Amino acid sequence: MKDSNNFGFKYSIEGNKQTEIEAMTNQDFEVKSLGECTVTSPLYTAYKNTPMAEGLFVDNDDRILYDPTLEGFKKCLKEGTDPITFEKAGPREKIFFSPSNTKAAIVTCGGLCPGINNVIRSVVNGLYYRYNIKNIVGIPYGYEGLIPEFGHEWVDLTPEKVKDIHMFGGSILGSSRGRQNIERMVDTLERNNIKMLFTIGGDGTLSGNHVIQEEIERRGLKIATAGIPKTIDNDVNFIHKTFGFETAFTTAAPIIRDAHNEATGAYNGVAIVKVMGRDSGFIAANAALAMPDVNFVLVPESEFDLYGPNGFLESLKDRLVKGHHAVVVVAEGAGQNLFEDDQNVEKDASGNIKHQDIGLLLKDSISKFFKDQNFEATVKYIDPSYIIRSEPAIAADSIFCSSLAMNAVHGVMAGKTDFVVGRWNMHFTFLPIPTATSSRKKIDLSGELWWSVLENTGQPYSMKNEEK
Ligand SMILES: Nc1ncnc2c1ncn2[C@@H]1O[C@H](COP(=O)(O)OP(=O)(O)O)[C@@H](O)[C@H]1O
Ligand SMILES: O=P(O)(O)OC[C@H]1O[C@](O)(COP(=O)(O)O)[C@@H](O)[C@@H]1O
Ligand SMILES: [Mg+2]
Repeated sequence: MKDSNNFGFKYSIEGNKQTEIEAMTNQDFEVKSLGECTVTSPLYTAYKNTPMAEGLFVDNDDRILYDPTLEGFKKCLKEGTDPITFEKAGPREKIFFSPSNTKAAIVTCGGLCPGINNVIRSVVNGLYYRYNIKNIVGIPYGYEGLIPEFGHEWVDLTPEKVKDIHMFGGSILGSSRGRQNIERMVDTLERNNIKMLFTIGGDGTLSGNHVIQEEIERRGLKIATAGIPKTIDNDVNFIHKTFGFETAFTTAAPIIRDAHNEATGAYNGVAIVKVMGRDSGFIAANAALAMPDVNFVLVPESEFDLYGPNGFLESLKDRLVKGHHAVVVVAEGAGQNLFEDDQNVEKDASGNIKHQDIGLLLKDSISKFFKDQNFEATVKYIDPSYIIRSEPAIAADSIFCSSLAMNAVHGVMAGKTDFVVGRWNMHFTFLPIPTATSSRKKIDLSGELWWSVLENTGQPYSMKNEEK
């Protein structure tokens, strides 16, 4: 362990601040349903005479605790309040949809992410083999595929068609960013007799799913919509991890190892690695913990100054004086306060802020800072960019993708709608989409993850001049 930072961390669960969760009630976690489930699940028929029937099926009122600690339990007892809980995912004995004449659609939106094809494969296989739904279509290029003018031809999805797709990164359906007309998307669903829509995407896709669902409801249609949480950024609230995130930081880790080799190869060598992470620094933090040669992790959640006695450059100089090399991992959304031109904020087609290049700014500022002081230093800048998200899923993510997909299928078959499948306290959950998208999950700077980063790097808690 390097020099430890002298501060404690308060109790916090994942990115969710205590204050945020305290403002919520169990109603915020109630998943909507299309109606009564009257059909016996073919899964139940298959397993009812086996010991599996005992453990496999989940009741609608089975819940998972948000806070599994004794302190949390005692607090509820003392205050006489119900603990916050999430609906447990899994197959139901009775389902809403009967397989005959039921058609499903799958769409993948937003940035690419490892595991999308695994999810498509598992949704198709789950529907086809477990619930006998054989009519499944893939909507190409994200929500664009629901607008006829784009002319994207739908793809029939069968187990045969998807059997090998988990071998590849990307999405066999393609993806897109950009808002589409909601009424027209629902017209398309209605016209094509789609009864269930699986949206594979991040916070934007899920928000899109929710407004589609609102329009479905307005029209009194019985179409179920389920989200499957895709994003390397891991920024979806109340979900321990999104799929693809683990592969992304696993792919970043050896790049950091190589950067360390570069840094140590020169006297006062500095290697900067920039990783994706638009507004949350989970990839940077976890990749640095996986490869603990890192000396500084810079994330969007923790603003820092470049100059001044407590600024990043002075800390970096201290580190070089002591160790003669340094590795800096920076998330793309970090340090945006350091750019002078913050008036012309550029946005992508979906409205996400396109950040300015913090990696280049660091490289130039570090080089100039040391040159001006005649302090010998060599700076190497590495930007793996899209490579960390275009890989196929690692084994752990592949398993995770299949389980998320299968649970989305179970939820939809049971008539649940406007929900996203989550993972919390080792259980799969169903979450209402508006709750999951109410804010983006961020690193809690008073939580254990950030504390581990500080312990491993030895960097100061704050590199802001006025705060130290
Ligand atoms: N509030 C919203 N209403 C309708 N569509 C939305 C909304 N937010 C995002 N979308 C759409 O969802 C899709 C994916 O969103 P985006 O932010 O690009 O990626 P991600 O889902 O990975 O966060 C885009 O087509 C975007 O326009
Ligand atoms: O593909 P683009 O539009 O360049 O997007 C890059 C962004 O996509 C991401 O990889 C993932 O973002 P989403 O999950 O919101 O799609 C971010 O880390 C990055 O900022
Ligand atoms: Mg997003």
